Amino acid sequence: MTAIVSARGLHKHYGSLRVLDGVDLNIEKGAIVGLIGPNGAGKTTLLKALLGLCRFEGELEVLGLDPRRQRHDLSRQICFIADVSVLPRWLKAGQALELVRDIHPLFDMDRARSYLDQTRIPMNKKVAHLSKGMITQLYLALVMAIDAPLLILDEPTLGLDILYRKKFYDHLIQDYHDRERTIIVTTHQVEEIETLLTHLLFLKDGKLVLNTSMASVADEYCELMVPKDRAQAGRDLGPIGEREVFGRKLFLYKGVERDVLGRLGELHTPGIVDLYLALMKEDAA
Ligand SMILES: Nc1ncnc2c1ncn2[C@@H]1O[C@H](COP(=O)(O)OP(=O)(O)OP(=O)(O)O)[C@@H](O)[C@H]1O
Repeated sequence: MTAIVSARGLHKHYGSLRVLDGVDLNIEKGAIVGLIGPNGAGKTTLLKALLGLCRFEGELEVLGLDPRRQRHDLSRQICFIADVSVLPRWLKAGQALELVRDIHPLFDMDRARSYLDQTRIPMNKKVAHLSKGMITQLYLALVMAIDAPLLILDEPTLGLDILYRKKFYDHLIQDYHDRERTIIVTTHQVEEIETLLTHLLFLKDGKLVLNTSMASVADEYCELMVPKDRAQAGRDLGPIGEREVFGRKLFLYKGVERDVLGRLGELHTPGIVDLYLALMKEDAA
């Protein structure tokens, strides 16, 4: 396996605020990694560190390069979608395509057009006269058409309507299968990416409280649904999460044998939201 990202002991402070607090991370080629965490957890800061866009302490290699010293080389191999649209407002949509074609050697015009065909953006309109969602669509089309081995998406679908968000992720996965890519994505709409991911990272107060493959989630974690009158038996097995669903109790366990749990009720593999709720509790981790 080739490491695309290799980080040891990443730290970042803003004054007395500790934003990254000892992050260790390996991301292998071909992974689709979801970076999930509450507001202010440090997700964007971590992505900025990977891109060489902020200073930090610790060891970090991305695509075999040091983002602090080789940011320029790195930027040619990473396609980065930020959560803000940075397109000049005076530019017409069609001109934006030509501009990126002229400045980025890995830009694929046909691919950009195929993204834009899915939208209702008039190519002769200025960015200033497009809707907020259209500006994001245009920006996504431009950036997604850059044929880079590493794709970093920071809240890519913020402000987009449901239909286009679905199209975007369909496109993303198609694109992933068409070319060899590694993808890191942050979003608060985790249900949308749940089925795409191969790896899951939970960041809380600058620390990774979960760093695992989706396959390991299914092996390690298990949900048990029991009638309320069996709740105590469920609690006795040491769940890491407990909540009520339609008058029954849903417990989440880590590392407890499925055979043992299965005697009490129905078993499921937990979804990302349930894992998140259990692991992000104030007293957890
Ligand atoms: N340039 C900066 N100067 C000072 N503090 C900053 C700066 N950038 C980020 N921070 C602080 O660092 C912390 C982490 O911010 P970051 O943007 O990485 O969080 P996030 O996990 O991406 O949050 P969100 O989900 O809200 O986008 C926050 O407390 C934020 O206020």
